[in-house]
Amino acid sequence: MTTEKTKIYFCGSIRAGRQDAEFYRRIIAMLSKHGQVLTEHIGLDDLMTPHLAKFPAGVDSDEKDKVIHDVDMEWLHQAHVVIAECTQPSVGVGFELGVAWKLGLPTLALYRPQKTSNGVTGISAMINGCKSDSWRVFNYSHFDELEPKILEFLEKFPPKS
Ligand SMILES: O=c1[nH]c(=O)n([C@H]2C[C@H](O)[C@@H](COP(=O)(O)O)O2)cc1CO
Repeated sequence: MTTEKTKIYFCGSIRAGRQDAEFYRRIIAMLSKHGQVLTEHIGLDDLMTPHLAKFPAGVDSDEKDKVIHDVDMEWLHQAHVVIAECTQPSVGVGFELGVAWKLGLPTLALYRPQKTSNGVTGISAMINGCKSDSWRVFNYSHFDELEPKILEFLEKFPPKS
C-alpha cells in the first residue's frame, strides 16, 4: 500500500543524454499519483530548479556538482523506494543504484532492450545480475506496460516507516 507519504527516488540520465527526457516526465507524472517523487527535476527542462536555492552567486561548477551530489544523496537516504529508467546508460544513475543497493532500498530498474554500439543487447550485468529480494529489473517496450508493473512493485515493498 502506498500513500502520498511514500518517498520515491526516480533516476534518469542527465549528462549521459536527454533523449528520454519526455519518457521521464511521463513516468514521474504517473509516479506522483502513488507517492512523493523527490527528484521531479529529472523530467524538467530546467534541471537545476530544486538545487538552485543552494547556490550562492559566483560558485564554480565543481561546487555546483558537490551541491547536486549532496542534495541527491540526502534524498536517496530519505527515500522509501528507488525507480530508475536505465535505457540511456548513465554513470550517475549507476552510482545511485549502487548506493540504493547498499542502503537496501527496494529498487526497480526499467529498461527498453536495445543494441548498444558493440552489438550487445541488454542492461548492464551489474544491474541485471544483482540478485536480492527487493531488487527488480523490468524490460519493457511501451509506456503503457509501466504502470501495472510499478504498482505491483510498490505494493510488494510498502514503506517501512
Ligand atoms: O544536474 C544533475 N542533477 C541530478 O540530480 N543528477 C543525478 C540524478 C540522475 O538520476 C543522475 C543522472 O546522472 P548523469 O548526469 O551521469 O546522467 O544523477 C545528475 C546531474 C548531472 O550529472
